[in-house]
Amino acid sequence: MADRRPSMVLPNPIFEGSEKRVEIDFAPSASTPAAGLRALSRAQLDELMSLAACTIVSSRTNDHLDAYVLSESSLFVYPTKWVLKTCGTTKLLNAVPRLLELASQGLGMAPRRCKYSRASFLFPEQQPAPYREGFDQEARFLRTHFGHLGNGGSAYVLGDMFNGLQWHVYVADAHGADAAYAPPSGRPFHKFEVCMTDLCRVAAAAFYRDNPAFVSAARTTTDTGIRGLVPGADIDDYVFEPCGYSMNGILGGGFITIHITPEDGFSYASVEVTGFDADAFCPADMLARIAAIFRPGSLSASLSVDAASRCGGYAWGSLAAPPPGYGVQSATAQELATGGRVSYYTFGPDPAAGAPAGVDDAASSRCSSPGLAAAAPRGVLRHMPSFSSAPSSSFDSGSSCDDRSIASGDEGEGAATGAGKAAAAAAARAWAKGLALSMKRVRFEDDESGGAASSGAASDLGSPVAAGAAVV
Ligand SMILES: C[S@@+](CC[C@H](N)C(=O)[O-])C[C@H]1O[C@@H](n2cnc3c(N)ncnc32)[C@H](O)[C@@H]1O
Repeated sequence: MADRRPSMVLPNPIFEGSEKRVEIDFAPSASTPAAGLRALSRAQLDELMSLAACTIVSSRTNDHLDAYVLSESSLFVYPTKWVLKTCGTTKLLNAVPRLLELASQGLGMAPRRCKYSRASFLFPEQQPAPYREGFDQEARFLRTHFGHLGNGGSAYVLGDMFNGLQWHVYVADAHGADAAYAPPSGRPFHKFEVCMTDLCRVAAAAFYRDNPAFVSAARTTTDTGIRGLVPGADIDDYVFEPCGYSMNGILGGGFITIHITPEDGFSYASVEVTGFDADAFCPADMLARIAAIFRPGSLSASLSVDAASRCGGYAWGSLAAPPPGYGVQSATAQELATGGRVSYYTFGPDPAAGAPAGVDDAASSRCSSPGLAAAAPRGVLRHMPSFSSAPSSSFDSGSSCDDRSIASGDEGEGAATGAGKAAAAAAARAWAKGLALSMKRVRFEDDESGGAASSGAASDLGSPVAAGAAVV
């Protein structure tokens, strides 16, 4: 008789934070309802999300778009634009054929442009096909659905192969690089996307529900400085159990979306600010404010604009400066065959910004993690394919911020050598306790400074980041 006892193999706790993102623009026809894609029913959206292997958690709506927080990232639906961003082991592309079918049969809409992008996966071997097999397979899949647009689609990989993440882009456009063509909105669509790995532990602790300082998702959004990134946005935020954070903020036709995987060993956060005018904010300032919130070991930024040559969007597509405490590892600009442009930057701790740990005054003035500049190999993504125990009992001593000393080496080794569940649980408790103490310490320091740190980012879009405006 078959053994029906539960498997003794522990579920793999790794969570892939790095998102896949598809943006599809549709051309309406005479039969298209005024709401366009927004006329899709909730049942149809649920069907599409289940094809992509995720679910809708909550939603917000305004005159311009509908924004959905998903179990794995976000969905944005405009009348003629669909933006789906999913992480983990989701199957985002599986939803594409059905979406095209629903748009065509139910709404009389045909795709006119598709842009697919993603950073490198942190754990590619965990991905289902076709993602596991490499970007060319994803691009081939997209060509089967959008190959009839323009030149059939172009695929690019930006960044340095050995340092930091790469940025993968596939784009196909019915109008190609036609200089006479203007987007239906009459203005280019700007996107600013930041991906961060190796988050500072103290910063990441804010996104745990069992953190004693946790009150509500709304408080987390405010206290971390996230709310201040796009002041006035209508925010839909969610803190997962036991950890993880997702938010959408919508303002006019633009949105901000943030997704955080705080687990040590594979921590990751992404921030996207999209659909705003080029002069709504300064990308370099925004990046500095984002870096001050998460204090990551490495980060990358992608700026993209469609129809740039026609709409004068080029100026926006570059960063004036790296975020304080970081140096540029790679900078790549790609003119798209479809007339737009993508610029991609990767950053690592800047050795010039600080000396070895302990004498790192420059870095500590920008980040409450004095060890930042003494991080493990500059900008090298710390890929941990063998991570296989409870996240809280495992850690990498090559930390990017000195708060990591709160988890002692002994605890980590005990779990790693199979000292048993009890040891792992004890390690987890000690870790959590350490986090709590550390949180208290940092909060106390904030109080002494008049709370300036926690409100440092709550200023207008485009305002510069004050040095030392680290937010906890
Ligand atoms: C909130 S989502 C954010 C995804 C985003 N792309 C990112 O990387 O950070 C992932 C985080 O939520 C946690 N989480 C908790 N419950 C979850 C659920 N039901 N589905 C997906 N993630 C969940 C994961 O462990 C992870 O820390």
